Amino acid sequence: RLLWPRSKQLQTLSRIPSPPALPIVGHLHLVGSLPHVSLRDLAAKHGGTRGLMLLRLGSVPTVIVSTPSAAEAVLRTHDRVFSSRPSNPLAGVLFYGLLDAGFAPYGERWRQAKLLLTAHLLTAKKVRSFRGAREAEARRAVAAARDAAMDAGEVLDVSALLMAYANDVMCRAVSGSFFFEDGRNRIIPDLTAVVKDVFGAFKLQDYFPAMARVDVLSRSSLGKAMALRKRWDELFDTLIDFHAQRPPQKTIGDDDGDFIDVMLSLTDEYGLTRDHIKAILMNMFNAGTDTTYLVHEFAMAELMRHPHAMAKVQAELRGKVTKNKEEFLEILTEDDDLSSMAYLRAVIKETLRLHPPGPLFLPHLSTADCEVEGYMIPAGTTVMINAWGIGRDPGFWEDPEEFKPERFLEGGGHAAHVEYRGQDFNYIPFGSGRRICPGMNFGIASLEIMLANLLYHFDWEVPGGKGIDMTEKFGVTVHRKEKLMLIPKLKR
Ligand code: HEM
Repeated sequence: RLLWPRSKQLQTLSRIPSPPALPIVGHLHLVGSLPHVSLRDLAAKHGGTRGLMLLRLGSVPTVIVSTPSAAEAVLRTHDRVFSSRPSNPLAGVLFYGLLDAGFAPYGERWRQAKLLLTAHLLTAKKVRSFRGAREAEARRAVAAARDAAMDAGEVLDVSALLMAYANDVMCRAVSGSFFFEDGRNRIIPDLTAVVKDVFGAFKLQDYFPAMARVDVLSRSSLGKAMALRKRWDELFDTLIDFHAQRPPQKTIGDDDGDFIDVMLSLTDEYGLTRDHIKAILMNMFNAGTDTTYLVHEFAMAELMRHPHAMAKVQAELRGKVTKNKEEFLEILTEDDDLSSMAYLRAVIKETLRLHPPGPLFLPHLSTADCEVEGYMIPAGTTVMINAWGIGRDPGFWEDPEEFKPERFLEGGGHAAHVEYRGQDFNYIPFGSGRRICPGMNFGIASLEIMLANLLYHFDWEVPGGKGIDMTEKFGVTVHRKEKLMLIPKLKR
């Protein structure tokens, strides 16, 4: 303990259970390449019974939250205190001085950005209005899979198909068909990949902030972030100029128009500058595409590994869709009442339980001293919530490591009615409280229609009858390491 700096903050925190630490790095060496897994295991061994564990990551003391009741204390009881974000200089560069909703510290600026998202851009009504965008992109994906299926035995890069779908739905929502001219949509995956690379997982400079200010590593990251921001900037300027300069459209209400139209129509009401609009667009692309794609890919991978579940979901879809969809390219639409497909919904919920794309959320920061589960957490403490670990807690979930969508069905036991909307702290893939994901409806709507179509129209095989490798890679989000390559067969 003598090796710990003797700040008041650390003295207070040091009552929280903690594994043995090394000089300088503290516990950083224990985090490993899959932090959500190692933090769960460390908490089980060293975290005591109240769901809080203290780690010293470099010079940054970090409280890890690992149980539903501790998560509820942080995200509901003391939500306001824990709703800020630690400062992140790279986010400052990329998100236009933190004018966005994701990285902005708690305060009026964040509140306005979040309100813009929840009250205008991502309302249930607005999400429904993008139905045409989802259907157009699902149709394109089904056509691509059909082409592969016609070419008997052709292996399809399902990862690329699903990534392009999530990306293109977002492009349509942001800027309608203009985004597709000159292939602008195709540069987005590259740009989002570089953003992920810039943030990476547990980057050293986040844990040695004092060193990072003078450090070459940090300077090169900042340089990279600035160059990247320039590329985003050029794209956003083209899109915004197009919207601002085209002849006046019919009055844009919240139901009409793409995201840029809506934001331009709200500039006076919200005092939005061009940078505000760009920062929100950064949120859309960087929080909204990869997440949706990953859940989709994990769902397909899990279904391939569980033929029984695959058979059930296909039987539900093929049995319930009464209209004649045999004619190819006639996709299932939202008229086919996908939300009544209980097993399809259970597959999505089970995938989100086992594979929440943001297993540790973004870090939270406390803004006042606050007692949680009997421990005092001082203002300015970084807090991480292990939603992945909570979703696999054997104290609540039966066979927690198993993929069993049935658990979410009527009669499926005590989890049957558990929902992901932030009210049940055993299951928080979208977070909860003030920082909850505003894109939940958008993400789920995109997932449902595309997954339904891929499962309705095709049977799927793994090339060479091999198994599916579920090895993960941690970045800002958690990916499968291998691409998902499958052979589509036309439905018999
Ligand atoms: C299945 C898909 C998705 C999942 C599982 C997911 C999950 C999450 C999680 C766990 C958080 C962090 C909560 C926290 O830090 O406490 C978050 C934040 C956020 N998400 Fe999502 N998300 C998804 C899709 C989307 C989509 C489609 C959008 C945009 C259209 C979006 C926009 C955001 C934004 C802007 C934030 C930051 C909110 C804030 O800090 O106040 N997400 N999401």
